[in-house]
Amino acid sequence: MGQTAVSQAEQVGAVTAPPAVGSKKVQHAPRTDGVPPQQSSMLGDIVSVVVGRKLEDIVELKKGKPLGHGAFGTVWKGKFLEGGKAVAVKTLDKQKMKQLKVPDSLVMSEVEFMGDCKGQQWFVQLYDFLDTSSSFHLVLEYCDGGNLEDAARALEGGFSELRASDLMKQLLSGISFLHSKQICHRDIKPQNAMLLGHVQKPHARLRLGDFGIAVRFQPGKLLTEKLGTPAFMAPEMHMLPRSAGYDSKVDLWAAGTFMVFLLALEYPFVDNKGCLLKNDLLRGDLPIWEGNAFQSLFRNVQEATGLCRKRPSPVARDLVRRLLTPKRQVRCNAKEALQHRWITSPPSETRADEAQAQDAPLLQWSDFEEGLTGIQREFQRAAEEVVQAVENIQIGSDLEQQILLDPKDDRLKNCVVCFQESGHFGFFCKQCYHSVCIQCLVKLPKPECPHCRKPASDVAAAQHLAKIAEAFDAQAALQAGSVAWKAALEVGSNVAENLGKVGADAVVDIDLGHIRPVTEEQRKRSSACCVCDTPAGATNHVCPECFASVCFPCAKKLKERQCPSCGDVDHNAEPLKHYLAAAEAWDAAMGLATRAGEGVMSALSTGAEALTTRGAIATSFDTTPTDGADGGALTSEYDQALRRAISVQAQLRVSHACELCSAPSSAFDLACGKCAVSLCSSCVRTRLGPDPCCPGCGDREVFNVKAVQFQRNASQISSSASQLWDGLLYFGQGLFNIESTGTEQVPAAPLLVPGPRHQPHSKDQNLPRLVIDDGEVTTEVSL
Ligand SMILES: Nc1ncnc2c1ncn2[C@@H]1O[C@H](COP(=O)(O)OP(=O)(O)OP(=O)(O)O)[C@@H](O)[C@H]1O
Repeated sequence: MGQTAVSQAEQVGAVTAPPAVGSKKVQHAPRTDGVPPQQSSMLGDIVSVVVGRKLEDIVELKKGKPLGHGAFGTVWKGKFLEGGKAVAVKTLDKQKMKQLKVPDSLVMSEVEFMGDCKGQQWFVQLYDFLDTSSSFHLVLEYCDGGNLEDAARALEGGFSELRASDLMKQLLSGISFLHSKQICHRDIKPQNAMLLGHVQKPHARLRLGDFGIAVRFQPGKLLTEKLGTPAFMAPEMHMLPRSAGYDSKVDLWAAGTFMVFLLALEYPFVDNKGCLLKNDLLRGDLPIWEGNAFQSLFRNVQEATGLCRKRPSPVARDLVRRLLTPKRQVRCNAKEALQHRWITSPPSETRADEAQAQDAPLLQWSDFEEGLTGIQREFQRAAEEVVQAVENIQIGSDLEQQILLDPKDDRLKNCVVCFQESGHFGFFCKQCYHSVCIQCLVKLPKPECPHCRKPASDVAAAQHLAKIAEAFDAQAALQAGSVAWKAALEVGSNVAENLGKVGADAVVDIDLGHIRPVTEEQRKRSSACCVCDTPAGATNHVCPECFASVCFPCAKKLKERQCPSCGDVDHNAEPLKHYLAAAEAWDAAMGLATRAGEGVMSALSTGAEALTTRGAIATSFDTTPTDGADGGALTSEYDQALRRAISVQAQLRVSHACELCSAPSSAFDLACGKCAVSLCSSCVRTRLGPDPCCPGCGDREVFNVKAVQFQRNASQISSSASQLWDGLLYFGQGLFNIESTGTEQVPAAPLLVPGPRHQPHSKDQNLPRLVIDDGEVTTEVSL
């Protein structure tokens, strides 16, 4: 790897994404002068891998010090046995790749992209590719100037603008070519720019390499995988999954960072110790668009990098500004950048305009202000949309990330902490795709992925729910689940039917149905809680033996899981267990939603009124319209029915991934009780026709119209809550108690302060506190 190496975890995160392009044939790079003739059979446009070839039959490697090391292997200098042309051989260790869970297909796609760039002067050329039992070998054009970062740092005094402009022109030409082929490189940085010739010589050629995370894109369609090297990532990439996505303009942002490096030999978002200014840049995963943070970031950067002293020309500043435009729609594209005056008529070596640039730092806050305000506005709009959506309980349908991973992928199957089976109800990191089982999840010291250390608000949320889930045995729940499941479905379908009417003052009418009192005596017994005598809600627990009813508050106080009236344990223990779990899960979900809603409400200055009236999902339930007569009871019935239904569903042990799209399973998947196939909410919405049945066994017990309807609503509710939670993170600045220590923002007591209306549940005391951590995730950058 090059010098500016992100932490191993981050690297792995960056390169372990699923290949963007599927199973295309492997294309090989062009044939160039000096390549031995017998290799020609392997250098066609599309070739099949020739089995049995050995590297030593083709290339003689130079012993001694390798040219460099990458994450999975080593780069050696060598020469073709025939023709003697110098080559660089990048050998990737299959064992190491396996350990780091990097699929072979990633190498294949890298080879394919290099094939697309054959004969193009802007790219490192691939001469040959060998796939042996232990390694992949990429026989590459040897770039005698090494990588640009190393070469630049070895220079005294850096580059003149003329030189920097020439190098940028070459880079931008390469990017322009890639984009014309609909390839987004996603890892543009000086380490991946190789040099032919000494960097200071005018004839030195820049060759872009390392297509490890390149992707083919469709114009107009946004990408949503968060990949790359953090210091070079564009805002819209950092913002994921909250941004709509990104396009090939991310390469232009990276080019802007690249240009700053050429002019100042520093990266704009890396401090003088080589650390990514994560607390500024990535605070809450969403850094830049917050005015103060960005302003101070620029001040720090300028101090750290001495940019003020560099005095770049105004025209250079102008191009940097156009490349580092936060709003991707406004950011210039590669062709436009190539037309920029700094590229077409670069300042002369004498820097005639130096004087003119006095006191003009390369990066100025005012340059960014407008773009950032735009982004802020976008967020504002998004937040308002969330609120609207919550009101209609219609949110979430398009917000789920589709992560296409093999369901058998170890990262999904096994907990990254204890290596045991992850189970269904754990945490799944969207950055590195590792999972954490419940047991380990609750023990995590920080709300961040234990593998790639990506801070994630949903770790905190997941921990909370995991604590509840931990309290009961999922396997036992599954076994005993069919009765409960049927009941839940019935409740769910009733709820679903009524959910749509809630906004229109409809009465929520829930009939549990599974235990029906038949005689007058039974009806009487079940009509009120046998402990407190409160009139029974529809979701009171009813003893199957004596039909005595018990409400949730009283059930919670029971010392043993038995009917408080007849003392029966056999028929009550299991249903009571589910009943209590359901209620707790509901409380937890509501607690989270309430907090999130209050976060949004307290923090958003504009739209506050709308938020106050609509508020969190919890609030919307609190204010569920009733028919006046038995309003309170109906609201409580409604709550309790949902509690029960959601909890039962959350306990189901489903397969690890959606049967149809392989997205990792979530608690809101529909799972078939017979064949254990599960469908994610997105596929339930879009792929089950009007007559749904299980895609695995065709059964209709779970997959039926009512269940699908319920599932939709449930997942929408869940999404709403999580959206609001996210809203809290981004807009609830005032809720974070953050102490400033120089460039480091360390949260002293990083907790969410409950709003005035929030009555914390007793369990809230044990909630993991939300830590906006300085996150070594991406900070271990050694220069
Ligand atoms: N074609 C080449 N000619 C000369 N040196 C090279 C060539 N390719 C790579 N190197 C040297 O080897 C180092 C490692 O290259 P490699 O592409 O494996 O690294 P990386 O990009 O840091 O790692 P990774 O591919 O794992 O992200 C480079 O930084 C460079 O110095």
